[in-house]
Amino acid sequence: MQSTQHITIAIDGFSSCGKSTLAKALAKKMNYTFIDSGAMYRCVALYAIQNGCALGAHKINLTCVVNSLPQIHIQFGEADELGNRPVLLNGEDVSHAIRQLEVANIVSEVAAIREVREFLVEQQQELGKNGGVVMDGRDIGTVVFPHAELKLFITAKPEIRAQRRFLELQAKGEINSLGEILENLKHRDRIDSTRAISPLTQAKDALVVDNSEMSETEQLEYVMNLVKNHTRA
Ligand SMILES: Nc1ncnc2c1ncn2[C@@H]1O[C@H](COP(=O)(O)OP(=O)(O)OP(=O)(O)O)[C@@H](O)[C@H]1O
Ligand SMILES: Nc1ccn([C@@H]2O[C@H](COP(=O)(O)O)[C@@H](O)[C@H]2O)c(=O)n1
Repeated sequence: MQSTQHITIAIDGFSSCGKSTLAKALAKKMNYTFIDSGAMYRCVALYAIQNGCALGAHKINLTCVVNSLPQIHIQFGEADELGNRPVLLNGEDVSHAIRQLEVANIVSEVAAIREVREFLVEQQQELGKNGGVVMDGRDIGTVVFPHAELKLFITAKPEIRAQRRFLELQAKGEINSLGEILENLKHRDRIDSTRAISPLTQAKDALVVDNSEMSETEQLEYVMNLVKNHTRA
């Protein structure tokens, strides 16, 4: 059996389909490092909002965002017992702030900017250079780690994804309508899949997992079996 100690696991897929939940649980189980690349794009989007580069839902001042990049410093803190890693933007914990719908409403526009992608992809490659990492996002198996030993492409029905996100935000006391959330998911999927640079696509060698009918525990079990089969010599 090939050692699973230092492989790279790339998880890509649509918005809110459970990529981070899976990546976090997998990393915890395998004692790997979990990196949520989407959180990094969300940090740039949050910084853009805080510094006047956002012009309303789905609208940004591109030059303003690009000029901000040298001022943006993103770090991940140590994982807690659940595997959650605090996200630090210029030293401040923004783990909660980056999940707000206001950020989600411009993040795909921010992520479509070439300079933003170059800025973050370089950092993601550095963070994962030693392997033993589970990174989730949109271009991990295609661009960030095209040689990852295991690539997963996660999907679930849009209505199910929206409902899950709705419940998550509701539990945090954030009141958004289900329709608004569904619209945001569809919008992000469309922008992410059609942008010119590094669009969301399934890597040729990715294994597809539709978790519409799976619980979080079931999806982890299912993927752990894939990991075992995949790494068996
Ligand atoms: N298999 C599942 N069954 C039920 N709920 C799930 C499942 N997987 C994830 N969830 C829940 O769905 C929500 C979205 O999951 P998560 O944040 O992991 O998705 P994501 O793909 O990383 O999202 P995004 O791309 O928007 O960051 C969370 O509330 C999570 O707890
Ligand atoms: N590798 C990635 C990761 C994310 N994005 C963009 O960021 C948005 C937010 O990501 P979440 O995973 O937190 O939902 C996402 O909609 C993409 O626009 C990306 O481009 N590449």
